Amino acid sequence: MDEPVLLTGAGGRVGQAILRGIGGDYQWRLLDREPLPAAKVPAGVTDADRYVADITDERAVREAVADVGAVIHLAGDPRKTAPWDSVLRNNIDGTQVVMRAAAEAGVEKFAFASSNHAVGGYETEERTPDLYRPDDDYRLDGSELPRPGNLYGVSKAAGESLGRFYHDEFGMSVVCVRIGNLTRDHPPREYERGQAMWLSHRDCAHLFDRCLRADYGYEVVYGISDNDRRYYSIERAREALGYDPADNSADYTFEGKPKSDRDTETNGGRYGEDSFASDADRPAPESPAEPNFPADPDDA
Ligand SMILES: NC(=O)C1=CN([C@@H]2O[C@H](COP(=O)(O)OP(=O)(O)OC[C@H]3O[C@@H](n4cnc5c(N)ncnc54)[C@H](O)[C@@H]3O)[C@@H](O)[C@H]2O)C=CC1
Ligand SMILES: O=C1O[C@H](COP(=O)(O)O)[C@@H](O)[C@H](O)[C@H]1O
Repeated sequence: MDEPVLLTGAGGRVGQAILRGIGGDYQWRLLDREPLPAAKVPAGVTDADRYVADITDERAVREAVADVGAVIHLAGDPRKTAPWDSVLRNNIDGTQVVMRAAAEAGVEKFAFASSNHAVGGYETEERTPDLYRPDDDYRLDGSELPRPGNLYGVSKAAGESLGRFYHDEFGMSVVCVRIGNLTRDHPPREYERGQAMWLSHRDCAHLFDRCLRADYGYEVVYGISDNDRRYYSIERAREALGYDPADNSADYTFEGKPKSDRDTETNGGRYGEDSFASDADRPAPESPAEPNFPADPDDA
C-alpha cells in the first residue's frame, strides 16, 4: 500500500487511540472539522498534512484524498441517540462523499468505522442479558444482515452498503469494522454489554493497523477485544485481517480493576508504549464523551 494514510475524525476517541498506537508507523494526513491541538498530532505530521474540513465538503475531501494509499474513515456523529438530520448529514452523506472521493482517486484500501449499533436489534428481550455472559454461545459473525436498533445504527448500515457499492464498482478494498465499546485502560465499568464488546485502545490500534496491511476485498468484521463475554465473533477479523487481540475484559473485575499483574492494557505490554512522547499529552483515562456533539443522555 502506498502512503500516506488519510485518517478522518482524527481528533476523536478512536482516532486518538489509533494515533497513539501506530502514529509513528505511517505517513498521515489528518482530517477533522475541529483544529487538532499539537498534543493530538504525532511527530512528523506537517501543517500541510492537517486538514480542518467537514467531510461533506466535496472539494476539501477530494484534496485530502489525492495520492493517498488508504483511508481510515471515522468522522461522524457517534451518538446512539443522534437525530436523523445529524446522521443523514454526518454519517451517510459524509461517508458517501469520502468513499466516492477515495474510489475515484484510486485509493487502494478503505477502513470504515461501523458500529455494534448496526446490529443492535439482535439483542432481543429473550436473548438479553444472557447474551452478555461468558457461558452463552450465541454469536454474530458479520455475515448476518444489519439489524439496527436506532437511527445511528441505520446510518452505519448505510455506510456498510456504500462500502459494498464502492468495492464492487471501483475495486477499492473496503473493510467495515463494527466497533464495540472503546475505553482506555480498563473495560467499561459495571456494564455487562460494554464488557462483552470492549475494545481496548491497543487492540483498536492493532486492528486498524491490520486493516492497512492485510489484503482483502470487501469485509465486515467485529472490532472487539478477545473478551470471554462476547456475542460477536472475531474469527473473520482474525482470518481476513490477521487480527490478534491482546486484551480480554475478563482480566478485569466487574468494577474495572486488573485482576492480576498479567499483560493487561493497564500494564502496557505486548504492543508496547504509545507513539506520543509524553504522558502529559495523554487525556484523562476516561476520555470525555463526544467532544463535538452533545453527550448521549445515558452516558452522562
Ligand atoms: N467510540 C466508540 O466506542 C465507537 C465509535 N464508533 C464510530 O467510530 C467513529 C469515531 O468515534 P469516536 O472517536 O468515538 O467519536 P468522537 O466524537 O470522539 O470523534 C469523532 C471525530 O470526528 C469529527 N467529526 C464529526 N463530524 C465531522 C464532520 N462532519 N466532518 C469532519 N469531522 C467530523 C469530530 O470533530 C471528532 O473529532 C464514529 O464514526 C463512531 O460512530 C463506532 C462504535 C463504537
Ligand atoms: O457506536 C457506539 O457504540 C458504543 C457502545 O454503545 P453503548 O450503547 O454500549 O454505549 C458507544 O459507547 C459509542 O459512543 C458509539 O459511537
